[in-house]
Parts: sequence; C-alpha cells; structure tokens
Amino acid sequence: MYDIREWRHAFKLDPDKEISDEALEEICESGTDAIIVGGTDGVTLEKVLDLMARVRRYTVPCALEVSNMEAITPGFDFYFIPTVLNSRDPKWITGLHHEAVKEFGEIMNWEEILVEGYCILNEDCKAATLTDANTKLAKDDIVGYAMMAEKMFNLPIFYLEYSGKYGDKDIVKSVKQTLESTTLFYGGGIRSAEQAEEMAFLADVIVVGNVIYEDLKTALKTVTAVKKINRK
Ligand SMILES: CC(C)=CCC/C(C)=C/CC/C(C)=C/CC/C(C)=C/CC/C(C)=C/CC/C(C)=C/CC/C(C)=C/COP(=O)(O)OP(=O)(O)O
Ligand SMILES: O=P(O)(O)OC[C@@H](O)CO
Ligand SMILES: [Mg+2]
Repeated sequence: MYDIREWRHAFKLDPDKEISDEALEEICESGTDAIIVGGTDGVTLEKVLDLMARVRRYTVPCALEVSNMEAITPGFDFYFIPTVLNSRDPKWITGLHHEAVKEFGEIMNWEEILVEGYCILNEDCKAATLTDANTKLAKDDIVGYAMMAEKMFNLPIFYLEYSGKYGDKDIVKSVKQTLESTTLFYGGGIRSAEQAEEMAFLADVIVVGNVIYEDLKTALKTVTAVKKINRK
C-alpha cells in the first residue's frame, strides 16, 4: 500500500538494534502496512543499507525516516523528514532541512518525500533530549501544533511521539478531532494488543517500535488488533 492515507499500522525498525532474519521475516510478512527505518542515534549509512537490503526481500512498503544526512541512501519507497514543531532549537524545525535542501533540492524526488510534523511528548526519550523539545505542554498547546501542521504548513503527517512511553488518550483524541486531512501517526509505548487497539480507535496510524526487540510475539499481535478497526 503506497498511500499513507490508507495505512493503519507500521513497524519502526531501528538500524542501531539487532534483529534476526527469522524475526525480520515475521515482521515484514505480518500484514503491517509499512516498515519505517529510523532511530535517534547510532544511525549510520552502513546500518541503514544493511537493514534496507534485508527488508527489501519482502514486498512491504519501506520508508526511511531521516535523522541525519549521512545515512540517506536511494532504494526506499518513501523518505519521511521529521520537523520537531515543539523543539526549542530551530535547527530541528527548519535548520538542518534548509541545509539539506540548499545542497540537494534540485536532485530530490519530491514525490517520495513526506514531511512529518513531530510533537514529542515524552521528556525522557532520546529524541526529546536531542532536539530540546518542550514537552511540558497542555492539551491546547498540542492541538495548536496539530492545527499549524495541517492548516499553516499543509503537512501530510502529524506525529504524536511518546517514544518509550504510552501516551495520553485524551490528547490523541483531541488531536484527531482537530485534523481534517493530515494523517495522524501515534507512536510510543505500545506493549500489548489491547494498547494497540485502544490507540487505533483514536489515531490513523499506529507505530510500533521497541516491543519488536523486547517481545516479538506481542509485537506481531498488534497488527491484527489494529487492522480490525476501521480508520475514522
Ligand atoms: C539519495 C537520495 C535518495 C536522496 C533523498 C533526498 C532526501 C530525502 C533528502 C533529505 C532532505 C532533508 C530535508 C533532510 C533533513 C535532514 C535532517 C537531518 C533533519 C532533521 C530530522 C530530525 C528533526 C531528527 C531529530 C530526531 C528525530 C525526531 C528522529 C525521528 C526518529 C525517532 C523519534 C525515533 C525514536 O527514537 P529511538 O531512537 O527509537 O529511541 P529508543 O532507542 O530509545 O527507542
Ligand atoms: O518504540 P516505541 O515506544 O514503540 O515508539 C514507536 C515510535 O513512535 C518511536 O519513534
Ligand atoms: Mg526505538
């Protein structure tokens, strides 16, 4: 499925973490809508190339979520570019992006590039520390970022990122109610089929990451849990 507006579930694989061929096969053949390759640190070109080649044995769509310029390579179906809307440092909002587009803009295939408006809400996660994200936000602050993502910047994706921590359902619900055309990704702390199902009622796309490496069987169960619920 190459239209993110039809996705319900994605697995996020971290190039900096090891995964066996058997586990990778189960993940890629699970029925998930996509594999997102991304992580905050330790993402090198070598590790990205290795993981991409292994995922490419399967037909599942595969996106590279760019976290640094050095690890970008051709061969993915999509390139997801995060912009951290609640960062206190402009480098993570438009700074690195400006440098990249100045240098490579003429040769970039914009058809395969999707910008993700991130709002990072777990103050203890690596991405929050790296980007100096202001995580002390009230619901209306977060809803404001969602509205900016859609109405001001026309972004295809708004990503509520709780990486490592299960999020606040009330916030996810309010953000979903605010968005009309932008796709809402929810990611963070999903460690059971029940949690996946709960968030699938609220968000468009549920992203499952760390549990892949901690409890593969449970990770696989999140796919069926999410797929049985229609997107609103
Ligand atoms: C050759 C070719 C095909 C070219 C393609 C052209 C192309 C795509 C060019 C890129 C253009 C561009 C605009 C690039 C932007 C450059 C850039 C570096 C932007 C900054 C991105 C950013 C804000 C990164 C910050 C960190 C972040 C939000 C990462 C996202 C992933 C994430 C949150 C992972 C979760 O954390 P994790 O590491 O899993 O944590 P744990 O290990 O604790 O679980
Ligand atoms: O690793 P977890 O906590 O599942 O989060 C998934 C994803 O949102 C991380 O970027
Ligand atoms: Mg992770």
